[in-house]
Amino acid sequence: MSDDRLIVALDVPNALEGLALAKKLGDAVSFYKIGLGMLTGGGLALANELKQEHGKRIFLDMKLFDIGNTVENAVRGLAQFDLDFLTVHGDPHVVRAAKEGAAGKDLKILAVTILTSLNREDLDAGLIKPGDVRDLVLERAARAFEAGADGVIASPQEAALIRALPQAEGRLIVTPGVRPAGADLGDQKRVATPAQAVADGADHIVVGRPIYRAADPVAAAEAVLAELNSLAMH
Ligand SMILES: O=C(O)c1cc(=O)[nH]c(=O)n1[C@@H]1O[C@H](COP(=O)(O)O)[C@@H](O)[C@H]1O
Repeated sequence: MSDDRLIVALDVPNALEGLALAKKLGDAVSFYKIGLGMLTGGGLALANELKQEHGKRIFLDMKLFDIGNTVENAVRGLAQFDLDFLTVHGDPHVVRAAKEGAAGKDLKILAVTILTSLNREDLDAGLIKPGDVRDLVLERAARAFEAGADGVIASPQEAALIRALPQAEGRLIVTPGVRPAGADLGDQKRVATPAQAVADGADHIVVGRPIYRAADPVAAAEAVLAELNSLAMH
């Protein structure tokens, strides 16, 4: 049985490559993320095909951020596709507008707190207010939940803190920035292992390069799933 706690990021350039990878991963993986890198390469068509013909769940990662009216219209359009998750930035006006746009649809709006590739130095460069990154993530998560977000995106390093928020009751925590022990970090800065992320309260983990760049992506995905399952048995 496939385990939808693992979401594989299909960060390959186009739908053809994405479909080939998904076919190779077969029954091992049941949830895929399609993002900005594939937008011009047939990403929405692939989302449709994976959903309708292969029965996969779909996370469309658009990280929308704009004035409320524009976000609402964009989400209303995207909600016509058969998607499971959609990302927006976690600012309350964006989350509220996205929820309006998704009204009546079975589409979960996930709010990005602070990108997992950023550390305090990067936040200083972006003029983000001082303070510990974890505290800022926690504040953004609380505000996003209060604005109606169905879930948040954060690093696994913040998952336990978010899970303990009263506002997180019944909401999703989805963590990218996941690296099996010893794997190359790439541009990720706030990371943890798959087992740690789930032990700390993540409902889903997003894994890209450690799987799609592996010499054997099927074995890499199975190793992540085995790590999650070994946790369940403890
Ligand atoms: O929204 C996301 O999915 C996301 C948020 C975030 O804070 N960090 C982050 O890495 N992501 C996405 O998660 C995926 C992580 O990919 P890898 O670093 O290759 O495992 C990429 O597709 C990112 O765009």
